[in-house]
Amino acid sequence: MPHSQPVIRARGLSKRYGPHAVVQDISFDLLAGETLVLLGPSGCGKTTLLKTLNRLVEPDAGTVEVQGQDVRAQRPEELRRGIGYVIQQVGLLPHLTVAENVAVVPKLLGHPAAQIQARTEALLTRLHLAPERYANQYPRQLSGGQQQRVGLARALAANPPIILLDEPFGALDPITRAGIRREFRELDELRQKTVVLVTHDVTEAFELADRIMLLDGGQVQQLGTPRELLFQPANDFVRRFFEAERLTLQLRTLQLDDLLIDLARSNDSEHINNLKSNQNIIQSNVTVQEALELLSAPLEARRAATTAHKTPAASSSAGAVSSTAPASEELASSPVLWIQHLANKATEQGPPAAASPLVPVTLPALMAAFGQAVQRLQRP
Ligand SMILES: Nc1ncnc2c1ncn2[C@@H]1O[C@H](COP(=O)(O)OP(=O)(O)OP(=O)(O)O)[C@@H](O)[C@H]1O
Repeated sequence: MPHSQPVIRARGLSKRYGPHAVVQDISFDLLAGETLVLLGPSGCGKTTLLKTLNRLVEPDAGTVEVQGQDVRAQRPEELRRGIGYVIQQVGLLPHLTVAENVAVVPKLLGHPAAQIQARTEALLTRLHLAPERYANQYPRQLSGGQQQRVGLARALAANPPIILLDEPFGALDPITRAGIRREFRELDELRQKTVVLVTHDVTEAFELADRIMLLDGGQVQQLGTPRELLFQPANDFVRRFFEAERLTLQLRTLQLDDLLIDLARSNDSEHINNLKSNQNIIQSNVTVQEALELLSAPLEARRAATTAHKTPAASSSAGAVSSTAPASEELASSPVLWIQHLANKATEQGPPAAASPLVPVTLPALMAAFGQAVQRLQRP
């Protein structure tokens, strides 16, 4: 299959229940490895739309192609074996052990027993459920968070290229929920999959989505990247939907990369003195939120983090120090020139993709640059 062919192609999907048009003329393409989040208020049609993808709901109009094949040409059971599905209620079979629950689909597909066992143990380990402790337990012996992880392991067991998730963290308390979401985001296995996830939680959507489809009354209000929805809302509904959390979302969405032009413009003498005397050097691919946390940390913690050229907050996401990083003497002697050099490069070529140069930055300069960047990005 050519890489650019969508893994899921939906065209003109519509569904009514009695007088209610629950899904109205929805079309989208999803490429391999993309995560699409269906977001919107309760009753807007997210779950119904998701279920049209694996034929748990038959649309009144429209088509779905999975890997180039019309889903109506496939038997529903066969289609579903190739598409992992996780729901809020988890739906583990109570009379089967954890390992047996995970093995359900591979068994149906006739995988050899030794292979199933190896895969089950590997998945449980990766999801922090030590097999020697949990494999033979029953769902009722597990916490809600552990059950969710077994549900995810079960959906991944037969290694399907597509995973559908319906409020998979919905039943969890906020702390467990944030923890599992982080594990989920960092799971290599999932990064390669094409994922459609339903949620009504805005933070969750922004953390996990490559693109968000915001729905209301069964209609797409906007389909785009989190940044597009935040800075270029298509209509008043979209604008209002993010209003309450706008600042938090902006802090978590923008990275230092996005602020280089604004940081370079700062010629405040205090800022320049700060840069020279008290350098905080941060990788440019951290979010403004992470940079603020770092710059607000006690000086010793900051020194340790910047000496290591990695922020504690960003340690999991920050990549290797880029080859464009200057020798430290060069940075020490002319931090302002260095930041201007980065900004020029960003203007010419767009933000660096894989490379994450180091940026000298101070708290006041960062706050001012953030304000300017928001203004700049919000212009139509
Ligand atoms: N089988 C059904 N029969 C009749 N009405 C249904 C059926 N399934 C869903 N609906 C209705 O369709 C609308 C959309 O439901 P859906 O579950 O898709 O919304 P949702 O956005 O996922 O909501 P939530 O976030 O509350 O789960 C709701 O008004 C719901 O009552």
